Amino acid sequence: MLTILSLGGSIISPDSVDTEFLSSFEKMIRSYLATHQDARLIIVCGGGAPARVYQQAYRTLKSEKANHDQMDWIGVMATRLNAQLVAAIFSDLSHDVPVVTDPAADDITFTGRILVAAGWKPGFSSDTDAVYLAEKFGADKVINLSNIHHVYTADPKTDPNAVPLDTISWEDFRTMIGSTWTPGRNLPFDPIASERASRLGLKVICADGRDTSNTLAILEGKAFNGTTIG
Ligand SMILES: Nc1ncnc2c1ncn2[C@@H]1O[C@H](COP(=O)(O)OP(=O)(O)OP(=O)(O)O)[C@@H](O)[C@H]1O
Ligand SMILES: O=c1ccn([C@@H]2O[C@H](COP(=O)(O)O)[C@@H](O)[C@H]2O)c(=O)[nH]1
Repeated sequence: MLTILSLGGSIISPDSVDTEFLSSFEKMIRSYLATHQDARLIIVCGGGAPARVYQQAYRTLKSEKANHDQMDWIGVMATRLNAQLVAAIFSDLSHDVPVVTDPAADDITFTGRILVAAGWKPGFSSDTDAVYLAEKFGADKVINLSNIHHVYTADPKTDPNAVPLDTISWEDFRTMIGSTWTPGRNLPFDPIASERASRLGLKVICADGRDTSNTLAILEGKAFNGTTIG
């Protein structure tokens, strides 16, 4: 059984690399794979603090001349840095296969139990790369691990009246987040990924990845704390 995990940069590197989280994530993943011999995982890494810090530096230096594509490429490189760290942690389980940087490529080698992927090209976030990989490998869902335990009716960081949701349709989710991509935007799942996932009939489970026992429950098909989109 193959599962796609979209591992948010906000939990890999909220300000600097969260080694305590990565250690507990590694233990949980190793234990899951040891007890489920048929299980395989694709882990798609986000950019987190390095993406935001370097994108902000570019914006400060260029102000209104800042270009979206350049901003996205900076973010892509941050996702690749985080992914290289995650790939190094799991190198024995991935058979040292290089980090995937083109999820649409026809020659992706996946011989181990884990494949690690990173950002591809401008125009979307690593959520979209996760959707491409789900499509390529025939997965029916993406587990999207971030720093929020639910999708809310609005951004809970800016709207005190936002209410957490257990489920939401693609139609309602896409109405809420809009359809425009902005580099570095903080969203539970990006608009381009959402359009593609909705078209494919994929389900996306959004949960707080820092709660590794909750992630294990999702992987094992048990009751969990989070939001199912679609
Ligand atoms: N309707 C919403 N429900 C929940 N969170 C929302 C909503 N709208 C915006 N957000 C924001 O989205 C954030 C999660 O997205 P963010 O991009 O920070 O996470 P990530 O994908 O883990 O990190 P990265 O983008 O660095 O990989 C939340 O912390 C929250 O502030
Ligand atoms: O395929 C991709 C992936 C990422 N980006 C850019 O990087 C940042 C950080 O990625 P997250 O997945 O949001 O952590 C993102 O905001 C984009 O600017 C990209 O262009 N293409």
